[in-house]
Amino acid sequence: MRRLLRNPLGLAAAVLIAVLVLLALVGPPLFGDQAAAIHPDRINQGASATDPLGTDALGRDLLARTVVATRLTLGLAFLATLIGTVGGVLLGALPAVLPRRAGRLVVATVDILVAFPALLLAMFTAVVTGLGARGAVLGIGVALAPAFARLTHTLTASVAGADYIAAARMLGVPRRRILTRHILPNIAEPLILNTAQSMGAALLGLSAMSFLGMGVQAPSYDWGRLLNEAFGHVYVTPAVVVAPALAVALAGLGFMLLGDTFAKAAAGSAEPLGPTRAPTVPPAREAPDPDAVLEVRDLTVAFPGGVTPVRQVSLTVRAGEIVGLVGESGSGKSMTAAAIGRIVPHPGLVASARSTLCGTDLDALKPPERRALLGSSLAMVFQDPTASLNPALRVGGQLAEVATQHDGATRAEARSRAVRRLSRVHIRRPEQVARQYPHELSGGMRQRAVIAMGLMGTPRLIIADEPTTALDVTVQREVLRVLREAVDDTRAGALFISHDIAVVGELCDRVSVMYAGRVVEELPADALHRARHPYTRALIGSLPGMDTDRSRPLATIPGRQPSPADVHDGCPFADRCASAGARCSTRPALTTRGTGHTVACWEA
Ligand SMILES: Nc1ncnc2c1ncn2[C@@H]1O[C@H](COP(=O)(O)OP(=O)(O)OP(=O)(O)O)[C@@H](O)[C@H]1O
Repeated sequence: MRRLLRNPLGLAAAVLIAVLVLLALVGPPLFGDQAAAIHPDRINQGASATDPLGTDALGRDLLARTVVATRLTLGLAFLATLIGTVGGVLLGALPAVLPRRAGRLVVATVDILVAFPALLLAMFTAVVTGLGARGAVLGIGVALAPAFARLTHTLTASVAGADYIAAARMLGVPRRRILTRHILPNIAEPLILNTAQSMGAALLGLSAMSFLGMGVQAPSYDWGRLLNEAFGHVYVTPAVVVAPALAVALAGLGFMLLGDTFAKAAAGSAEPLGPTRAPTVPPAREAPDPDAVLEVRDLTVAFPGGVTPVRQVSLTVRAGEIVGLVGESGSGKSMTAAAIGRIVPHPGLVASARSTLCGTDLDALKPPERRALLGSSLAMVFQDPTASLNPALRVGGQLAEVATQHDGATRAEARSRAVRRLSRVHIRRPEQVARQYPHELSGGMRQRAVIAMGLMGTPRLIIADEPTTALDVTVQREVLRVLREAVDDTRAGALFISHDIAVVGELCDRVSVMYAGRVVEELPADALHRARHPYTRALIGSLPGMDTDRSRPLATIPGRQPSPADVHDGCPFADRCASAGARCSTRPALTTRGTGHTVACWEA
């Protein structure tokens, strides 16, 4: 609602609709008599002091009649919209509860009805059900229903694959209950948004029907009927069509704009809990690291409602080096990666004291220049390779596209480079794999293909966000080897994100440990056994070793990490820490404890 009021067009539409509803309520009692009064001496007159917008064939005041007609016009449009919405939603939801064949028949029928011109469908229904207001309302309702049915069916199909629906199916929940309990509540918002626009369409359709003589019949009158009666005199007294025409146009526009504003407000993601204030971070004072591929200082990400998932994170990745970012789920690792790649979801805001990629200050660049630099210098590898590859395109074609888009390579050059890159990530028979679709590859091959895609350009930084979490241990090793080789060959830097401190210790050169949005310890990977922060030690302690007693449960860290909205002033780990003391009620800063080793802990 706040978004609606902030948008001038949305505000104008809301005011317009409110005025119309008010006129519909007060118009008939206030102006009913004036609208019905016949004046044989003022027939078909233009604007005058007594009748500002002229009179009709019986000398009745057209302005008063237009105001009085508001109630019937809006009422009929509301009824038609209700019929269209309820009928359409029921029709669109039917395939979800019917047996497969019957469902397909319903979908095909809806498709045919959508292709049929709506006004013709309305007229056809109106003629069959009888001319008059009832027939017109039914006609317009029937004409609106197919579009609603199609929308409902599409939305239903889009949520039908969700895990919670699959779980409900496996539990044997009946289809009808899945529809009413799990599907309809999740698709209600777009359906409601569409209703506002449909109200505008219904109003225009009904006015058209009445104008053509197929809708409201005398002595009743809506705006369309008034237009119909006035139209015979339009060449003699043009003013007589102004009031009803203006009313139809303004109301139609009002509903359309309102629907549009609602849709835009919803598309701009969820309603924010409050304004996001850009985090304030003073610029870094120390000199930039000349060897750094990536250097971020005090990187902070904030969302509305005081949610700050990344707090003053500083990281340096040098050429040919893999830096591991490790921490429990929700510690802010992925959000840090998103902030570096400037892909934090709306309405999150990013600020930093310094963010340089290959020595270029990312914040000093204009958005198109920044996108160009990130596009050419940064490669991102995510956990789910299926989401990174387009299932409809062959693997080779997708890889080649990177070279044609970024380097202007010819198609032939790009294709042969794609095959070379696939072979470089140890994919056997790369020519054949290049011709295959992503679903024809195994999980490990797909992930290697994504790394190969990252290597199609000349990335200076590779960010790999849990790239092996979904893979089994042997495939995981292959992918990690490929990543290490890619870094060694290209001398790019890499940020490797994982919750598995053992993998990080094996693969990386340096490790940054994150907790509740902050880096709490940074150290060389081969010094992990000398980790000093109780959280890092607890992460290492929870790893199973060869001598772990398998008959006993593995060690876990008691308690839970605080949510990004309620991190207090003290050490965020204090509530879970066995060594916490009085000093831990104030937050410790990162302090140096050895070469390349910093720790944020009073007791370490
Ligand atoms: N769009 C968002 N709006 C607000 N908060 C968000 C949003 N996305 C993520 N968060 C919050 O940011 C925090 C950090 O999330 P992030 O995905 O970075 O954690 P993570 O350490 O990568 O965890 P995981 O290993 O599970 O991916 C989470 O607690 C989450 O609540």
